[in-house]
Amino acid sequence: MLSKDSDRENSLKIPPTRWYRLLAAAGLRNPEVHGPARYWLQVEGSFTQALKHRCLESFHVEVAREGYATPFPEEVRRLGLQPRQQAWIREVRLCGDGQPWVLARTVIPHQCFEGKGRQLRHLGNKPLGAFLFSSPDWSRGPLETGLCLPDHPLQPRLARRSLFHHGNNALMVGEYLLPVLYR
Ligand SMILES: C=C(O[C@@H]1C=C(C(=O)O)C=CC1O)C(=O)O
Repeated sequence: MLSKDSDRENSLKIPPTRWYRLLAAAGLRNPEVHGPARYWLQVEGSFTQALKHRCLESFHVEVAREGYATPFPEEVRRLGLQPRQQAWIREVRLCGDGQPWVLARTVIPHQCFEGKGRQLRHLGNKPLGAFLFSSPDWSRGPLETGLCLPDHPLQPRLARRSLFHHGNNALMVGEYLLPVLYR
């Protein structure tokens, strides 16, 4: 029998995900995107702020891992990186009222660390959104919708992602909704 601990650990893994430029196109594959999760898939502005509004008591960011690693081939293509180029990868859990609601994965090519961008390497438990949305240098591209392929019932099934641009540089933020957020 699976223990509670291994259930929790499994639910906190980011599953492989297929990305769609349009929510409607993802909806043809999985109508769940039009259900209660839709608000979270489309909310504009800072996701951290939107989650904070939903909290009754507290919000915090838990860093799962952070450091240089090789992005997935699909991320390499989307960001236009060189094959096998390493990037700074930050994976966190966005937690509301003491439990994980969203898993986030951000791919930051090293060029983004120029100038004020060097702060991106030292975020720790401070939300990335606080930096991106308070800095006029960064602008967000369109939101994409992700359909995940979970191998555990508590893993994310739906996700969103977007690029944030600063001049010719871009980083990519993916947010994977845990079912507990919208069920
Ligand atoms: C991009 C944002 O930042 C949030 C915080 C993150 C982090 O600290 O790593 C990652 C994704 C987020 O949703 C946001 O608030 O919109």
